Amino acid sequence: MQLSFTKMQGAGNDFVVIDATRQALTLSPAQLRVLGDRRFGVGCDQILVIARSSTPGVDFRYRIFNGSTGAEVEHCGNGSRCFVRYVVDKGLTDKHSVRVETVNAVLELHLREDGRVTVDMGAPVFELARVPFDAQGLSPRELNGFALWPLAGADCEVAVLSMGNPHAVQIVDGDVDLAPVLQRGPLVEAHARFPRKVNAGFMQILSRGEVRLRVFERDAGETLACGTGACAAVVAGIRLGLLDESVEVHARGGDLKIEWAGLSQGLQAAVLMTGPAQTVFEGEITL
Ligand SMILES: N[C@@H](CCC[C@H](N)C(=O)O)C(=O)O
Repeated sequence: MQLSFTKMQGAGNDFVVIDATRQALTLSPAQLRVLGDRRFGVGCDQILVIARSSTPGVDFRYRIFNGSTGAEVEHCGNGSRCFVRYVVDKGLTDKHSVRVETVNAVLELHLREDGRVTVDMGAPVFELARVPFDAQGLSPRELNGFALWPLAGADCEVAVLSMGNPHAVQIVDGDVDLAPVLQRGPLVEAHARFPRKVNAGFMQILSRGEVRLRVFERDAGETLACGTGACAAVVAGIRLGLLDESVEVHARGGDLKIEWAGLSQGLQAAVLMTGPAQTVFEGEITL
């Protein structure tokens, strides 16, 4: 099969984007892994497959696959910004505010005048069973009423929440560049207490409105940025009483602004994420 694709990136988190709006397209996990492979294929952190939605009031639906495994995932913050940039640039819509359904949510996205994209990422999920996280027998340390869970074997304590996909966030003392992300990340990612594995975030707090963040993503390794990871880290920091409601997040590949009014407006408040989305190149591949 000959397949056209677009390579995109958002804060250095990179994507192969496939247009399935004109005809139904099913890619096998093996084909997805070739698209994701940086040596034998195109190379990317995630693959986005875009189609029209049949749900009233929703413009598109898109599916997200981790490039290294071909496994489908629930949510991708940086990918959602690239998605809206793609549908506007390709003339698939003339709207700059678009609604898209993912496997478990409907998101609203807005392409701004300055070229950045703001995404309503929905409300964070704190119920441990829905993350999912098995806390049986653990005693958390509480800070400002929010739990930090000890993870035996990974030698750290983490805040646990879902942004549609699972996240475990730890706060590091000192320079996050020196944090043991590549050693501890895989231990957290595959920890038995996370039955669907987890994205492992490492956050250095610079002030109440500014953090540095590295994320060892589930099935992707450390990426240059993780949008849902940024949302999860900031929400955790706000609930722990360490951050204000608007936070600049510096990832290795770029900056994201995360806003959450969860303490003033209730925990069901939506998280807003603003950041860049760019096309890198177009191509064709034989699968
Ligand atoms: N890079 C993404 C997250 C992609 C999915 C993640 N690896 C998972 O398995 O949940 C983002 O920007 O949010």
